[in-house]
Order: sequence, then structure tokens, then C-alpha cells
Amino acid sequence: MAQLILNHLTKDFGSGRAAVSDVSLAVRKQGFLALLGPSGCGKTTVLRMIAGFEQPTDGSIHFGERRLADAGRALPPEKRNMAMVFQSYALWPHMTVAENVGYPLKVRGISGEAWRTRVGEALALVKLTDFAERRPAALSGGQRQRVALARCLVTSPDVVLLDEPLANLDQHLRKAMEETFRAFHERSGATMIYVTHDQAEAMALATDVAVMSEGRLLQVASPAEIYARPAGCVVGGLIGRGSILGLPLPEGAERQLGWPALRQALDLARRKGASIEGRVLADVLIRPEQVHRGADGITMRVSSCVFEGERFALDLSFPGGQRLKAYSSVAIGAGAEVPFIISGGWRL
Ligand SMILES: Nc1ncnc2c1ncn2[C@@H]1O[C@H](COP(=O)(O)OP(=O)(O)OP(=O)(O)O)[C@@H](O)[C@H]1O
Repeated sequence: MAQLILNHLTKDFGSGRAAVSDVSLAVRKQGFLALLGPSGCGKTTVLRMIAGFEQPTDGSIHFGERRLADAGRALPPEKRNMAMVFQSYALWPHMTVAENVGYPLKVRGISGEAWRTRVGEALALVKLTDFAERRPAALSGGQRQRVALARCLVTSPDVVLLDEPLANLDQHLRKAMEETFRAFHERSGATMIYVTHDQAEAMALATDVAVMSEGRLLQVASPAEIYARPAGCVVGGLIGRGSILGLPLPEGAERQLGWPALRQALDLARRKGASIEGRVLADVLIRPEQVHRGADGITMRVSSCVFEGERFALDLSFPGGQRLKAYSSVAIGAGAEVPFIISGGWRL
């Protein structure tokens, strides 16, 4: 299997800022890349250029040795051996489930026993064998999405492009569908690129997460890496829960901060008029699971305590006006003053 490579990829629709600006990325072979970022950051445009529905205005797209597109020429979508799954499923209402799934084979001139076998395998993978003769109108949203997945699998594509495929499903179904996607990825061996707004979904499914903002690629890393060591405030604010504090740190401080360094910085931050000579104000990301109750901690005020089922989410404030998110296994009344320690932080 070849590698999909985006090389200084740019798309300018001529309406001000380029929709996609100088994006370079080598997608891991047979990887599952989640493309994440706020609305309008260019995710769908990247996907559409890979699929062949848009042509780059600069840069190029390669699959192994093959150049798929650049500003001068572009291979049409049907020549790329890719499949795209949309948020809207895009099923034919007048065809049965089996006919929908088998449609791409029909277009390629495959019929008879070969057609039935491949459609049967694809339906089995998404657990829809018993629904083969139904029409899409008689299916739930999750089942329709599984039909769309089976249709995409049936042609054994090299690359599968998914544009917010779970956006129309409720939370419970999304969880169940994540499992289907995982199985689909393992079985198909395809490289998958998955556009989503939902960072939890991205973290749960992807081998790699790429974060975009305003047309630019900010960071590509494994979910664990991007969670622990985000490249800056935009990525840090987008991935996972946490608080970004402005803390006076010594110049050239480590990026990974422990409690002694954090304690010093917090002490300075909360003392009005304290001298921070030799220090610079830095953005520090602190995850809620890094904040613990501890007798030798810094006293903070619990502003709110919200029950989330498996735990309580606390909103803490400390002198100086900054706020911090934390978790607790027990309820703590709003207004309580409680000492907390912070076991770690990441300088953004
Ligand atoms: N055909 C087009 N003509 C002009 N501008 C476009 C076109 N398609 C997209 N854009 C612009 O390009 C930018 C990126 O759009 P894109 O759809 O790629 O973002 P996105 O990150 O997928 O957003 P969302 O998450 O809301 O779907 C937006 O500012 C959008 O308005």
C-alpha cells in the first residue's frame, strides 16, 4: 500500500484568505488520520482535494509514486481508487440496501456471482445482512450510515475519506458506530481520513490527529502525544479538557512542569504586585486530572461542582482571578476553600 502525501497543498477560492494554506502532510500508510479543527478551518476542502472534487491552486497530492493533482492537472475522482462517505449518507432512495452497496461495482462492470459475493461480504462486515432487501427509508440513521460504509468498502479503495460521518447521529449511536469504524478500518486495510469537529471521537478512533486552524496545519501527532504535548494554545484549547493559565515562569523554563515549579509560579501569580523579575508570563495547560486535593497545596475556591455521572467536575478559582478545571470523586459545596496541588502542566 502506498503513502498519501500532501505537499504544500493550497486552495484559494479567491475570496480573501486561502481556504487551505501550504499544508504538508505524509499520512501514515494504512493509518487512520483524524482532521480536526474549528468550523471553516479548511478540513472539508482538504478532503475534497484528496478525493478530486477540487483542484489545488498550489502544491500537489501524491499517492506513492503517482501524482494525483497539482495546480496544472488533476486525476478525476474515479481514477483515484478512493471512496468518500458523507454526513448525509447520499444513498439512492429507490434502490434496496444491496443495490446501493453494489452500485459502485455495477459502474465498474461487475455483476452476477462476483457482485453478490462482494456485496454480501460488505453487508456482513457492517452487520446488515438481514437488511439487504430493504430501502433506505426503512432504516435508522445508524443503519443508513452503515450502508454508506459498506458501499465504500465494496470496491476495496486505497483511501477512504469520511466527512463528519457521525454528525447526524445521537450520542449513543455515535459510540456504537465508532466500533464499526474501527472494525472497518482493520478489515479494509485502507488509509482513512476522517474529518470531525468532535475531538473525543477523533482521539478514540485515530492513529494520528491533524489539527487545522484558518487554513493552516498546526500539528500532526498521535492522540496521546497531541493530548500531552500540544504545539500551542489553539491545539491545547481544542484537544481534551483543560485550563490555560497565564503563569510567570523563569525564562527558558522546561515545557513539562512539575508541582514545585508550578507552585512557585502560582504563588507569584496570585500575589498582587509580586515581582516577577527574570520571569516571563507563559501560557500553561493544566488538565483536570492533574489537579488533586492535597493538604500541602494552594487554597482555591470551588466556584461550581457539577455531577457528571462518573465524577464531579469542579470549577476552581484562586486569588488573581484565574480559573482551573478539576475532577473530584465526591461533591464539594460551591464556595468551599480547599487546598489543591497540580501534579503537572505543559507550557504551550
Ligand atoms: N466553493 C467554495 N467557494 C468559496 N469559498 C469556499 C468554497 N468552499 C469552501 N469555501 C471557504 O473555505 C473555507 C474553508 O471551508 P471548509 O468547508 O473546508 O471548512 P471546514 O473546516 O470543513 O468547515 P466545517 O467544519 O464548518 O465544515 C471557508 O471559509 C469556506 O467559506
